[in-house]
Amino acid sequence: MANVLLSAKNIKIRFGGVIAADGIDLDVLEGENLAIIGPNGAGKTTFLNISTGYLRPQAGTVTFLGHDITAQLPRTITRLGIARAFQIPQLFLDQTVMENMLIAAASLRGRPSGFQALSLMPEVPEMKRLLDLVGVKSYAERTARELPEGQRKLVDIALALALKPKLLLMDEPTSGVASSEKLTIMDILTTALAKEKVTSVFVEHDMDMVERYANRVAVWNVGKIQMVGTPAEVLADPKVREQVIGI
Ligand SMILES: Nc1ncnc2c1ncn2[C@@H]1O[C@H](COP(=O)(O)OP(=O)(O)OP(=O)(O)O)[C@@H](O)[C@H]1O
Repeated sequence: MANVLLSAKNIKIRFGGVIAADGIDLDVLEGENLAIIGPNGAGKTTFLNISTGYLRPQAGTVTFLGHDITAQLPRTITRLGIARAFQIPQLFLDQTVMENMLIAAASLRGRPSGFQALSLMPEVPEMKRLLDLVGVKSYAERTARELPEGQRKLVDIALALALKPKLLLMDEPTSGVASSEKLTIMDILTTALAKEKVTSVFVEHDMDMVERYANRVAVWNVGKIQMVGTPAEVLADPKVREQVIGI
């Protein structure tokens, strides 16, 4: 059986009258691509925020490789091996793609050891390798602002990989990308994750993406997990079809 990488137990959080997590229990298994689906406001992003230390739950615990990360700072959690990619890529738009990568690599080292030109950092070859892995090496010396949307998403993934994660959490990895490009981006992304041995959890509204790229699916509904199963099991479930997918 696969190892449990991240384990959430009885997570609860409410914002005023809104219950965003109401006893969430979920294990993320090493090597899987787990999709999180559910209606707007169900609490999907809240779960990612709690798992990365951006929100502290009012009850429950999250453990990652045996460490209790419930009350840890985001940067501590990143160093333990959880990275995050966002719906809107978090890039320094006026820096080049390579500079963005090197800034991410420098953040992993902790305290900077005095001034050092980014271009002289020992991580340059590794950052080139990661840009090549996601097919954007030719953009290395262009500013992030110049990148088309799809390439920005890929650079955001390379940035997350620069943090050497064991687990990557993603909020709608292909949102805002033309539908003709979605499959290409997801193919590149899942191939890169498999090659780097990175487990992933991704929030997704597009059921085609879920069917193609998830090994397992967790269905969120009003702060609770309604069902966990394979894409085929989940997408065939009448309640899920009616309440989540809307058919
Ligand atoms: N920091 C916050 N302060 C107040 N309310 C919040 C906060 N974060 C989330 N909420 C509320 O909690 C509920 C769950 O939000 P969340 O963003 O987790 O849902 P979601 O399932 O990711 O939705 P979507 O698919 O629309 O992104 C929503 O009603 C949201 O407005």
